[in-house]
Amino acid sequence: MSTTPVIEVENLNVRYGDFHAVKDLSFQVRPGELYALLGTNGAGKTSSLEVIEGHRAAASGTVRVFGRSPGDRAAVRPRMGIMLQESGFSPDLTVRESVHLIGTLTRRQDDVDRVLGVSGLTHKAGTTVSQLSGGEKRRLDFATAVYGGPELVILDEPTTGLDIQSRDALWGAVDRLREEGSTIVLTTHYLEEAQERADRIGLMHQGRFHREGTVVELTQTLPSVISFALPPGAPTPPVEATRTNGAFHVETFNLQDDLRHLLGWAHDAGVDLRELQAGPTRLDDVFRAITSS
Ligand SMILES: Nc1ncnc2c1ncn2[C@@H]1O[C@H](COP(=O)(O)OP(=O)(O)OP(=O)(O)O)[C@@H](O)[C@H]1O
Repeated sequence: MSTTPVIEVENLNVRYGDFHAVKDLSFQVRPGELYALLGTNGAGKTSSLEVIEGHRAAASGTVRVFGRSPGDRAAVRPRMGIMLQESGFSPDLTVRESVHLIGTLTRRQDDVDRVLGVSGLTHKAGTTVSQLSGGEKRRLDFATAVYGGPELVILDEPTTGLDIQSRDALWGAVDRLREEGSTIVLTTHYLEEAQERADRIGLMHQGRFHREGTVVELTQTLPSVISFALPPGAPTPPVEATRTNGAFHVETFNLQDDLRHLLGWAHDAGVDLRELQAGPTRLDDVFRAITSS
């Protein structure tokens, strides 16, 4: 597999009049990876994606997709599937007609029935767009992005408004695309989806990258937490802990050793550790840390 980046962004700036929405953003997306661009509302994710998609001009900086300018639509567009946050389908067309039309525009080859199947829309093939629910419209957006199995798929908040079964089905379809070698760029506010699936993550806030790395690289910057309660009259545990509402909280960069130590003490002292929980840092915590700093 080629190691040339699928997307290269260098010092990208996006402005809306006087407002500086994206500030000197630089990152690369490698072939076959799932890269998640995460951030606060208004951080500049969609603005950045719009430049990558060729829908918006940069104020300055360089963006390359498959080594080309996104403005080179004839070369880039057939290789890229895009699921926008909101797309404008004609309300009078049926689902089948919409998928067929968009499929023709992509210039990729596919079978409309296959695409309806992977998008969970087979039973709605004859329904007009105006009669679809919000979640079904989202599935139609997804269908247009994956038509023809493009090499690069950009998913802008793909699971917003989808029920849990539709989410699972969508991620199943994304997994299959990845098995076939597609590169995925994702934005989402469901951080657990990124935590579970992303190879690398860029965390944006107010137009800038605050962190970039794998989930492990991002989460190991913060301590893990052990929390528990003790029965009345129990001795003081041999750990440095804060107490809220009777519960002990231990922050640690050495989860295994500290947990082993605590469990050993509880065993020796015959103490029951109630409501014991121990877990690594979640992406939510990293996110809160950067947005509150
Ligand atoms: N057409 C526009 N004109 C003026 N300002 C805009 C325009 N589009 C976006 N902005 C502003 O640029 C900033 C970045 O918006 P953008 O949509 O890129 O953020 P985002 O990270 O995708 O946010 P969200 O998570 O809320 O979708 C926001 O402050 C937004 O208000």
